[in-house]
Parts: sequence; C-alpha cells; structure tokens
Amino acid sequence: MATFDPSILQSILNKTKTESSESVNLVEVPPFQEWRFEVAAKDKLKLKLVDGTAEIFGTELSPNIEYAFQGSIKLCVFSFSGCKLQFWNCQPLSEYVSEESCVGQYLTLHLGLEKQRVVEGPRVLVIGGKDSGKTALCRTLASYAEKQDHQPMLVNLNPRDFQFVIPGNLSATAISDLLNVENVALGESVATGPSFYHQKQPLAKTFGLEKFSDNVKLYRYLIQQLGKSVRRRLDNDLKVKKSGVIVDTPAFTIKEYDIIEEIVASFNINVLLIVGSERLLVDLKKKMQNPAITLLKLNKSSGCVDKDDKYERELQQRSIKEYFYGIDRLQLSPYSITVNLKDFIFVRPKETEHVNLSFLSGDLADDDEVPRETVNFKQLAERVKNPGSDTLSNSILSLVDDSHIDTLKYLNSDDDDENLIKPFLDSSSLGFCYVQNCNDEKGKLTLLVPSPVQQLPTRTLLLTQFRYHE
Ligand SMILES: Nc1ncnc2c1ncn2[C@@H]1O[C@H](COP(=O)(O)OP(=O)(O)OP(=O)(O)O)[C@@H](O)[C@H]1O
Repeated sequence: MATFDPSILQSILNKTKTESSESVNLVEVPPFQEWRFEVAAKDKLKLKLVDGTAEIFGTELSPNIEYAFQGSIKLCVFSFSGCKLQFWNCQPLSEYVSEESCVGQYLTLHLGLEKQRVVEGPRVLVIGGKDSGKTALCRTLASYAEKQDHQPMLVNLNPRDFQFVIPGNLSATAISDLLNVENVALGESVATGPSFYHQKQPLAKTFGLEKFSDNVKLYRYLIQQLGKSVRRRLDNDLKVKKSGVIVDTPAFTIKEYDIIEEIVASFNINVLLIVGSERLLVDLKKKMQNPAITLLKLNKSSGCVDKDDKYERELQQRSIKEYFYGIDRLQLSPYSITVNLKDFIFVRPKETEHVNLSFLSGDLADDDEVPRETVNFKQLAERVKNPGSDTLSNSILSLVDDSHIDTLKYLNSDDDDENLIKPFLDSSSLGFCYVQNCNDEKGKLTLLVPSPVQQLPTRTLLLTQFRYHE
C-alpha cells in the first residue's frame, strides 16, 4: 500500500491557482510578481480583479469589472501589493505566475524620469532587439506618467505596430487618460467615435509600407516630419512639454545607426534606453559622443514572447477590425460611402529594393543619408495612375489632410512633378478607410469609414500596402 506523503498535501495547499468551480479559475499573484497568460486565436478570456491591485503594462485594472481578452494575445498582470484574479470562458493556451517581473526596474526608471519633469520633461528613445519588450516598456512608462497627472507623448515609429491607429503609420499621441487594455491598439481615437476613456488624438504620418527597410528614405523623411509636429505640440502645450516624449521603435541594430541619429535629432532625445542587448549598448557608446544623452541598459523580461510573422499579421488584421468595429464592450458602427474615382488623387509610397548593408561591417553607405534639403521626392512616393479594382480592392487608404493644398490643380493634371508629392507627405492623416468595392465600369468606389460623413474630408487618398478581408 502506498504511504501518504504530506508534501503532496502541502503542495496542493500552496498552489496559487485553484479551480473554484467548474469554469471559474482563481489565480493568486503574490506582491511584485506577475501572472503571464496567452489566449488562443479563436478564444476569448474573461478576467476580473477580485482582490488587491493589479496592472497590465502599467495600466491599472478596476476591481470587479469584467475584462475580455480576445484571442491571439500574450500579456501579463502584475501586482505591487498582491492580488486575486478570476478568469473564465476559456482556458488560456498557457499561464503561470512568475517571480521574475521587470516592473521593479521600470518603476525605478520612471521615478528617475519623473525628476526631469519640471519644465521640459525627458525625451526617451527605446531601442532593442525584436520582441525584447520595447512596446511593453513604453506603455508602462507612459501609463505611470499618466497616473501622476502628466500627459506624455507616446510615439510609435514601428510601422508594423499600431497605437490608436492602424498599422503602416508613424504616430504620436498625448496620453491623457488610461490606455484601454482590451483594445490591441491601446484604445479608440477621435476618428473612430465613442470611447470609454478620454479620446486620444493621434498625430499620424502614413508610411504605408510594412517594414521601415521597405523605403528607408521615406521612413527617415517621415521621422523628420513627425518630429517637427511633436516639437510644435510641445511648444504649444506646456503640460505635454513638461511630461516629455517616449519613443517606441522597430528592432534596430547598430547598422541602422543613421536612423537612430535621425530620431535623436528629430525628437531631441536625452535618454536612450537599450533593452536586453549589451552589445548594442557598447556599440552605441562608441558612436554616440553627445554628453547630453544618457544611455541606459534594461534587462529583457523573461515574459517576452516571440511574435512570428503569422502572429503579427493576425494582430494587424485585428487592429484594423477594431478600428472600424470596436471591441466587444464598445462596438462601433462604421459607415459605407460611395464616391467617384475621378474625384480623388491617389498617392502611394514607393517600395525600394532592400539593400543588404551587412557587408559594410557596421558602417553605412553614403547613399543612405537623407540630407534634409536635397530629398528627391520621386524616390519616396508616386501618384497612382489609372486607379482601379486591381490596385485598390480590399486596400486600406489613409485620408490625407489636404486642406492647405490646391488639390484641384493636381486633379486636373497628370503632372508627375516631384513637387506634387511633397505637400502630401508633409500632411498628417485624418483617419483611414477600407475599400469594400471598386466598380471599374461605373468608376465608383465604396469605402468603409469609421464615422458618418456626407462626403470625405479630403480629395487625397494614400494607398497603403495593407489589405483587410472581412
Ligand atoms: N512580462 C511579460 N509577460 C507576458 N508577456 C509579455 C511580457 N512582456 C512582453 N510580453 C509580450 O511579449 C511580446 C513581445 O513584447 P513587445 O511587443 O513589447 O516587444 P517589442 O520589442 O516591442 O516587439 P517588436 O520588436 O515587434 O517591436 C508581446 O506579445 C508582449 O505582449
């Protein structure tokens, strides 16, 4: 007969996760630890904070409110004081409580940045390897600052990512209220309609391509343009200026040093955070001689999950869906509008051939420089000649703010002058629409737009590389 082992009973009693009924699970998160979970693509996990305090990447959860996390999501709930969470509706793909949270480190960093928030707040640039937790860190820092009544500018320079906009954009948003943890794009914007929280108004420059390397010159030009707009905002809004700027980026290596320099100059960066790569820190220290910039290395969280291409595409499609249709708790009603093709100017970014610079042993080709005065706009974007269903079907279009451009002049001419491209690239996006149907015979285009409009607020549509299928 088997003997009773008291350690088994002890381990059952110690287990932090217990099934309190058939379908509702309880997780206990000890202080300074985090519960990491992953939800499968087709599932929806419901979650409630039933005791203590908890946050997701810096955004506090409200007690006893039901949160829904739609599939394909990898997150963690951290607690400073310890908490109890209930979850139900589906079993996560994986879940565990980890003692190895990086939040203590993020908090120390936040307190350091907080000291700089006197007249002009810190301008922070976050760089690091792919999936090293750059976005999680930026979200956390922005949320902590917001909690202390600041309004930091959260800037996203990763065109594969999306913050209050859809993918393909470089954006800057003043964070004036909680981020929406249920929404993959962090929340609704003024363009999409109602919101739980104070609506965010992202400033977006449409890049339109998926990877920054698809057209480095255009990418760098838009960084300069966004930097200018952010500086204007800081000059006109003392609260935002005092709060500072937090810049999220794609995975750069030292080979992209010229782009890093471009960002540093455009956003007047004074704190450079390198996540998880000592090598990158050492290389940057060698190249960056500016004493006004503080370089700091942060550890990569052991919770970071690799996002493969398929997963990123799923998230991108979801962000587009949520842009038009909202989330479960706050469903939006987009509108269809039919317009004449001939009434619009279509511009699209040019995809340039990928140049492999790795053979240059870390130094960049001179050709890659974008001297500010001598940009050749023909290399950045082009006018779409004869737009029709073959080019437009299912595409995502950016509504370019052309209020200051004499668009009639361009509509009535086939001119491919490079001066034509510049004003459009210098403009911001007013929002996005999706091509539901393009009737070549009738010359009509049916678009899905987020808000009800009699007519589109622009005559210029920027055709992105992104497609959406309902
Ligand atoms: N502590 C954590 N626990 C669980 N999941 C986490 C944690 N930190 C990050 N993640 C997840 O790991 C993935 C990678 O993190 P994140 O997107 O922040 O990295 P990134 O460096 O910004 O990625 P990219 O290089 O694509 O820009 C994301 O799905 C994120 O939600």
